[in-house]
Amino acid sequence: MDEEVSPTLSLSDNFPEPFLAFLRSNSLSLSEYALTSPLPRYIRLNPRSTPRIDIPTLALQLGTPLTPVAWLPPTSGFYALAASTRIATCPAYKQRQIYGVDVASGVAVLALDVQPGDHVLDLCCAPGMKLCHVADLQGEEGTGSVTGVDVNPERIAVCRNMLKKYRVQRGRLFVADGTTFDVHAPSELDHRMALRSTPPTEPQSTDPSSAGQHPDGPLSTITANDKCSKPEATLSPSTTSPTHPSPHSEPETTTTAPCTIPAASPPHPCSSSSSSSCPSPPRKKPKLKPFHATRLLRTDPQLSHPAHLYDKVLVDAECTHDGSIAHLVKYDRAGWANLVLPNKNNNNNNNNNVLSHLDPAQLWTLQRGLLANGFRLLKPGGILVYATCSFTVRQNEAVVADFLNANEGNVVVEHVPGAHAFPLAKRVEMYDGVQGMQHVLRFSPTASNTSGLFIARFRKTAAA
Ligand SMILES: C[S@@+](CC[C@H](N)C(=O)[O-])C[C@H]1O[C@@H](n2cnc3c(N)ncnc32)[C@H](O)[C@@H]1O
Repeated sequence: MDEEVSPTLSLSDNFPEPFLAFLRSNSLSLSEYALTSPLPRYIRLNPRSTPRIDIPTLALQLGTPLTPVAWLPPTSGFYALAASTRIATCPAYKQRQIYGVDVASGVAVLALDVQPGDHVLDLCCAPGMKLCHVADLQGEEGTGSVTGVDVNPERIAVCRNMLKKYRVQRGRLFVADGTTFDVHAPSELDHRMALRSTPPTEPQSTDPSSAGQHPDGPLSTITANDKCSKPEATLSPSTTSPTHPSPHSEPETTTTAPCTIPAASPPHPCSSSSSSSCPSPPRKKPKLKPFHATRLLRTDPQLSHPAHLYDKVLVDAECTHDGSIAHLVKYDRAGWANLVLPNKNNNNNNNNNVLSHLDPAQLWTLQRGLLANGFRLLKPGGILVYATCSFTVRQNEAVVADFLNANEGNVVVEHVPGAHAFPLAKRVEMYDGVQGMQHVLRFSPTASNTSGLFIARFRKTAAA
């Protein structure tokens, strides 16, 4: 059975006391959740699917009229559906002609202004809805790439299936900590070479007995926080199911197939010319085995070359998910027993709760770390988008203010094109010493008829 959610009007009636206390302590009002009509569901058409489905046929399949999202360009492919629509059982969904995804999530990707040749990094990528959107914007013919990073191997396995389902070709996935991830974009040189080369011929095994194995060896994670250690830990999730949905995305339901495709094994970090403090280990040829990548991404010799930074970076940060209606509805349905409050003593890293498993200070450090590292890996002139599905100022404007302060002179917050037409929530003027800021976007159920999402778009103005 699929796990689709349709928001109800009485959602906030059932909030348990710990969640209410969380809202109070962040000066968040219950009125944020006071819907006067059920939130619509949203789909996005897959522009890379062949054949493309026409709207009347899709409406028939879904059993509901499709309303284009009027405040986005028609080319965005977003449509609103009745709240009760079931998407995952629709043939067009099964045949990858559509995605089920909240439209506010789409805005976070559109804010990156992805071009066909861009190399795009997504530092918190799982389950991969936004990665797919980036790939769709790059198109089939582009020379760009998508690189996805997530610390959670189970969620990366879900992401893998998502990329596989939607046939994202120029993509890499890494199980790594986004705060220290250090693999650069693929090089232009290899792109030119790859355009002349034949497609990879190695078979992708479907034999469950080889699950988790790659023809070149076992799957590996990156030990990004120890620059001098070798890649460690074998990752071989042979069967995975999502522990919870992306707060911004349609829950993925087709993830129980054996996982036979490798995650990435990075080059040894010490092989990078920038790593002068490491003792010299035997020099090894960098070996990268990303999932679902063409040869150019597997064999690129310049993975850590300082010149190969990313054109665009998305930091869709881990957060308390308090603005994610999909999360809240799920907990409302399944019971709130698993809600875990931010708590210093709770080291639960299964990312399986509404509020974060991290205490607020850890979360603050994580979000700032992700933003700082994303910015480090961004080209001068490039765009970075920071997003959370929290309503709290602490995880949004405060993180942004701290980041701007630390990078003064090297970064500006930019207007998101088209934002004047967006149905946004009111800007925060001042909270707990943090001043509201221009250009950042706050989507909320009551103002936008979407799930809650904070979005800030930055441009790197100098080589920071
Ligand atoms: C909001 S979700 C990302 C949703 C995703 N961008 C999408 O659109 O499908 C946040 C993700 O951050 C991941 N995460 C948490 N801590 C991280 C870290 N230190 N480095 C990388 N990813 C992390 C979580 O596992 C989770 O999958």
